[in-house]
Amino acid sequence: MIRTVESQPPASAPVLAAYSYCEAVTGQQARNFAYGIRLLPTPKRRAMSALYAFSRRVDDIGDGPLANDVKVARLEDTRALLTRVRDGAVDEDDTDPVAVALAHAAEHFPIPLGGLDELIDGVQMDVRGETYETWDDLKVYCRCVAGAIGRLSLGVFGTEPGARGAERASEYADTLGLALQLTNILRDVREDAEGGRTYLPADDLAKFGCSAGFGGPTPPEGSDFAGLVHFEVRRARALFAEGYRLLPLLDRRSGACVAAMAGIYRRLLDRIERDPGAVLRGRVSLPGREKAYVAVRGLSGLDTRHLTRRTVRRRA
Ligand SMILES: CC(C)=CCC/C(C)=C/CC/C(C)=C/COP(=O)(O)OP(=O)(O)O
Repeated sequence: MIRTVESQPPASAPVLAAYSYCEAVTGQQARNFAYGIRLLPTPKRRAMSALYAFSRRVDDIGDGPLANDVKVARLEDTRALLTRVRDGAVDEDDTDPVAVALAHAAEHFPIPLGGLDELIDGVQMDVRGETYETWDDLKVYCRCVAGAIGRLSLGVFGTEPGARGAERASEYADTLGLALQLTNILRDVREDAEGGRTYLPADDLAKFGCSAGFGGPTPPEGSDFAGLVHFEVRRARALFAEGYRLLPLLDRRSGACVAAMAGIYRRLLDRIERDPGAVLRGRVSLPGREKAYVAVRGLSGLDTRHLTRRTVRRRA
C-alpha cells in the first residue's frame, strides 16, 4: 500500500542515516537541482535525494575514467541493485545507504522504478559512444537520461487524481526533462567534445557547418556556430513551454521545486542565447544568489504564474 506523506510513520535511525547520506550527496553535487529539491516537504525532499544519489552514481560511472568493459559491469551492478530494491530485498541494515534510502522511498511513494532502468540504458548508450543523426534519434537518449527522471520525480510529487491527469502529467514531465537535457547538452558542448562525445544531431551540425566538432575555444572555421546554438535554443524553449504545462497539475511545493529546477536552466539558456560563444570558452553557470532568487520566485509562483494562467485558459 502506498501511504500518503501525512500518514507515513517516522523512519528508523538507519533509514534516516541513509537519507542524510543522500541529502549530503545532493547538496554537494546537484549544483542546480538542489535549489528546487530543498523547497519540498521533508519526506518528498528525502525521496528526491535518494533518486538523485542513485542517478548520480549511474551518471558518474558513465562519465568516470574506468575502461568501458568495467563501466558496463558497474552499470549492471546498479541494475542488479535496482532489482533488489524492486523485489523488496533491501533491508535497513544494508551497507549501501543509497539502496536503503531508495528502498524506503519506493515503499512510500509510487515511484515508477523502471525509469531508473531507462537511465542505465541511456548511460550505456554513452559508454557505447553512440552519436545521433537527427533530433528524433537524440530524443530517444534524452528520454532515457532526463525524461525518465521527470517521470520518476512525478511519483514523489503526486498529481491530481484521475488517469487522464496522470497520463498528461507524465508526458509534460518527460518533455520538461528533454528541455533540461537539451540545455545541458548546449552548455556542455565543449566539455563533451573534449571527452570525445557529440550529442547534437549530426544533421543540425552539418546544416550550420559545424560537423568538424568543438575541440577548442573558437567555433570551427567558416561555421555558423551562433546559428546552430540559436536553432537549438528555440527547440529547447518550445520544450520548456510544453513541459511547463505540468505545473498546474502539481501541489504548490512540488510546483515550486519544478519551477526552480526549470527556471535555473531557462536562465542558463538565456545566457547561452545572448552569447553562444561562451559555451566554447568555459562552463556557463549562474551565481548562487541568482539560483536562490529563482528558487524563491518559484515558491511564490512568480516565474510561472503567467504560464499557468495561459495553460488554464487553454484548458477551459
Ligand atoms: C518534472 C521534472 C522534475 C523534470 C526534470 C527532470 C530532471 C531533473 C532531469 C535532469 C536532466 C539533467 C539535465 C541532468 C543533469 O544533471 P547534472 O547533475 O549533471 O546537472 P548540472 O551539471 O547542471 O549540475
